[in-house]
Amino acid sequence: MTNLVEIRGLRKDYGAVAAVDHVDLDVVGGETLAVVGESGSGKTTLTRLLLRLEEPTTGSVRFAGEDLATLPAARLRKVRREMQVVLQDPYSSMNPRLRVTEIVGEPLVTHERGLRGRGGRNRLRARVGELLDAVGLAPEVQDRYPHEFSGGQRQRISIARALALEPRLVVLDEPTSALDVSVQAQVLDLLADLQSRLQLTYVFVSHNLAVVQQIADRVAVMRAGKIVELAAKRQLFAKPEHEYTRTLLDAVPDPDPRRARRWATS
Ligand SMILES: Nc1ncnc2c1ncn2[C@@H]1O[C@H](COP(=O)(O)OP(=O)(O)OP(=O)(O)O)[C@@H](O)[C@H]1O
Repeated sequence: MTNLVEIRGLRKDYGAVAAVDHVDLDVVGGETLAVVGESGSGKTTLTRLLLRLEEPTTGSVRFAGEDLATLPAARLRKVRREMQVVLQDPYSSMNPRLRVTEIVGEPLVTHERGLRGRGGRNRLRARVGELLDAVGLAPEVQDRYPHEFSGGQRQRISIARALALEPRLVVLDEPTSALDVSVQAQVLDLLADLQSRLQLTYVFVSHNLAVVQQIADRVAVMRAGKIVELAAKRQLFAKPEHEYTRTLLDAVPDPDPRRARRWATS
């Protein structure tokens, strides 16, 4: 198992606030690393630093062995293709006037000249059709607009778009938090299926420990910008070391002790 991401001494200050504070973290290729913590603990900032959407105040992020801070622009563009993100509310990031072909195909058109213009249209539709099929949507939905879909279907569309450039890493920031529980389970199943088929690495940000329990291999617990605990999922749920982790686990809105035992043993 090799590390796809290596984060060292990472810090991000916003004024007097250290949103991320001396974080060291590895993401192993092929794993799902969950990042949990209460609101404002720095989860999103950490992932934005990882994706190089923000510049760190200090510290480094290496992706596939390369330090993102020192990469020449052309190489950074290439590496960026390998890191994609899926957010909680895909609707807000979809142009309501674009059809699904344009939404899912946009990264392809940006990066591949051959898919532009009239000549590229059929090839683009074929590629988008394959991506939609991979996320469980019929290729025919290409001509529809975002408002014609349910929340779960829209999340599938944004997953298809994230996969368009064949990334190695997908950052999922609360990807199922806006969905009903049954739809949430279907999307989590889809993500697990895609991960094994496409050998994806996931960084999964969530405040929902039931979701983390279902999908994570390892869990990093953040508090006030720091990682206070990092452990294999089973170990973390069975035997949390840090008091803050215990507080988070205690806050799970499910008083049934059998459920707690299931978490510990599954
Ligand atoms: N662009 C910014 N400018 C100023 N402060 C920021 C900015 N982004 C984040 N912060 C601050 O950094 C801290 C961490 O925020 P962050 O959004 O990373 O936390 P989070 O754990 O993702 O929270 P949530 O679960 O609510 O999304 C917070 O105190 C937040 O107010």
